[in-house]
Amino acid sequence: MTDFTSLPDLAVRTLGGSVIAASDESFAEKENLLNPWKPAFRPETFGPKGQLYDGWETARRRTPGHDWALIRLGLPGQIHGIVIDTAWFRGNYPPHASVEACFAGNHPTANELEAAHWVEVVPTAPLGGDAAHTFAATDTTSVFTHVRLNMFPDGGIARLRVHGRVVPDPAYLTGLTVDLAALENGARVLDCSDRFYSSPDNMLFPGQARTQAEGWETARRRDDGNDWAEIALAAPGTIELAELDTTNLKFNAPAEARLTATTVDGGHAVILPRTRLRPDTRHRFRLKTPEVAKVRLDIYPDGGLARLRLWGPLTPKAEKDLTTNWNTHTRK
Ligand SMILES: NC(=O)NC(NC(N)=O)C(=O)[O-]
Repeated sequence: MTDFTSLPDLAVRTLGGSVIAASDESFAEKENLLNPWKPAFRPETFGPKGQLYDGWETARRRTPGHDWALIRLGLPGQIHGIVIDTAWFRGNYPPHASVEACFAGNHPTANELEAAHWVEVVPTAPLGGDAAHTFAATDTTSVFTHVRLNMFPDGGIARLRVHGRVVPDPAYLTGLTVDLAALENGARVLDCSDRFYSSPDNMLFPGQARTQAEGWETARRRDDGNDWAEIALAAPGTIELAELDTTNLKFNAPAEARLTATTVDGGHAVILPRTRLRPDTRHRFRLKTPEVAKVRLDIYPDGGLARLRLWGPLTPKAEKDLTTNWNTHTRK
C-alpha cells in the first residue's frame, strides 16, 4: 500500500476545510478537528466546562444514538486514506468510528446534504486512546466534497485528516490564466531532496506564508549538492509568469534558483536559468515556455521557498482532459 499520508490533507483548515455542523460539541469545539498543527495538551488546565482539549469532544451521552461531525473539504478530490487521531483523549476516546463521503455542488447547507448520496469510505472500526489511526479509503476513484465523521457513541477526537488527490472543477480553470503550480488546481509535488523542517507541498498552498513554517524549509546541506523539488502541474500548460517567493526566509534563503521543464512530449528545457534570489522577497519572472507538464525547481545550495507560483493557460488538450476526468468521477 502506498503511504497515503504523504498526499495533501484535503480537509485541513489552511486549504479551506470547515466543520459545518456537529451533533454536539459540549466539551471542545468541532473546529479543532481540522487544525493544521499537531494536537497540543496541557494537563490540569480546566475551564468552566472541564479539561481543555485541542480536539472535538462531546458530552457523555445519556440517550441512544451517536455523535457526528459534518466536514466540507477545502478542495474536492479522491480520498486515498483517513487518519482519525485520538491524541490526548485517554479516558474519553470513542471506542468506534466510521467515515462517510459525498459529492455535492452549489455550496449546500448541512440540511441539504442529508439528501446527498453518501458512501462509507471507512467502515466502523475500533479506536484506541491517544493514538493516530490510519485507514485506507474503500473508494479512491470517486470525487468527494464532504465527509461525515461518526463516533460511537461519544467522546473526543483530536484530528481528522483526509488524505487524497485534488481533482479541480474545470469550470474554474478553462479559458483562464491560472496558477499551474497551485495545489488547489491539482498540482502536486512528486519528489524532493529534503523535507526536514517542512513539506514542499507548502510552496503550493493558497495565500501567503505567514511564517517560515508555512513554506518549504530544508536542513542545512553539508555536501556539494543542492536541494530540489519536482512538481507535476495541475495539467499541462504554457507558463508566462513564475513567482519564487522567499518571504520569511531571512537567514536561510537559497542564493540562487533554476526552473527546468519537462515538456508534454517528454523533452527537457531550462525555463529560468540559475538566477540570484534575495531573502524575504517575492521574485517575479516573465517566461515564454513550450507546453509543460512538470517542473523541477533547483535551489542553490539549500534553504527552501515560501511559495512557488507558475501562471499561464492550460493547453487545449489539458482543458478537454480535465473536463472528461471531472465528469467521469463526480456523481451529480
Ligand atoms: N477529565 C476529563 O477529561 N473529563 C472529561 N472531559 C473533559 N473535557 O473534561 C470527560 O468526562 O470526558
